[in-house]
Amino acid sequence: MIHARGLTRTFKVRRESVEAVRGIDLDVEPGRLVAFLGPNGAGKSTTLRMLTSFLPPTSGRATVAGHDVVADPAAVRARIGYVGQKNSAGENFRVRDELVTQGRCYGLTRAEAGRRADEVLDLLDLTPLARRKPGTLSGGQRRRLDIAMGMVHRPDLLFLDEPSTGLDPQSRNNIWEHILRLREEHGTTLFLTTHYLDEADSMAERVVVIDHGRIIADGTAERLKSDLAGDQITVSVAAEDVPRASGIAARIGEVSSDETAVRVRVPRADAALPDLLRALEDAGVKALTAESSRPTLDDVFLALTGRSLRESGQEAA
Ligand SMILES: Nc1ncnc2c1ncn2[C@@H]1O[C@H](COP(=O)(O)OP(=O)(O)OP(=O)(O)O)[C@@H](O)[C@H]1O
Repeated sequence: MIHARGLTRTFKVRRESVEAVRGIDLDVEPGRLVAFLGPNGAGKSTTLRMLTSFLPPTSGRATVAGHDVVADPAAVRARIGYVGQKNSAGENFRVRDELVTQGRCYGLTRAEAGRRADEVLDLLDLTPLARRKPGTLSGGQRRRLDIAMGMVHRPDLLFLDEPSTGLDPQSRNNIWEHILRLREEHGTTLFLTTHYLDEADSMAERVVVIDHGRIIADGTAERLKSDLAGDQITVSVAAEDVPRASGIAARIGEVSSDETAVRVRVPRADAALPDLLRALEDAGVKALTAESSRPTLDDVFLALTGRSLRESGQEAA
């Protein structure tokens, strides 16, 4: 559904050039749900704009929904939907009329556009709001309307740029229910960016991480976490035992410590924790408490770049 090779984009700002995207290779199979993650300025929106044919690449090639984004942008746009960060519906018409107008823009007849508008209203639970003006909708309802606008022409592939940003937790969950429903009922391929690492972790079957215009990780969230970050074991010990405990823990993984606790990263804590406790006991070090925790996608980013994705995002925001 998406095939990109060596995709780059450089912007000229006065005499400087900004290399926003520096050579992306990407293949996405039909029906997948892919989350595209990265800190502010990493190149996510620029990549999305190239894949949706709105921005020509500086070099490289991409075929999206079977068509080349440079040679045949009209064919790409006819087969994809794009839900950007800004609202896509206007303020003048009622919700259903906005959808019908959108359908007409995609070349549907008035009757087809009406039928399709009713279908997407139903799909996104907007039917009771069909006669309202977009400006009167809540943030979550408005976002559902944006998604409906991107779906009117029945695209095989939907790009969503931060679909849940700025919504309260309940509306975020609701948006996700609808996104997952699109996929289940229509097999739509979904490629979305998000700042919410927990969403990418629990919802997407594939996570692609971009930093400084390059893809630095690509896989299932589970795979990335176990391969790149690993579980963390934390054992608290008496202050005088910290150096010895650190030495023992260093045999099984990368160690950090403070005055009363030793932390070690291991591929699987359930396998490593009993062995570590036994080794400490054999050395006469008493473990006061011991616990293990699964890594997050932020730990993956930290392991790859030495920076926290959360902090990188906030710094640049
Ligand atoms: N039109 C433009 N002109 C000049 N520089 C640009 C332009 N668009 C993007 N950039 C620069 O390209 C880099 C990548 O920007 P991009 O918007 O793709 O990042 P992003 O990952 O989508 O960030 P965010 O999470 O903040 O939306 C940034 O350094 C940005 O300032």
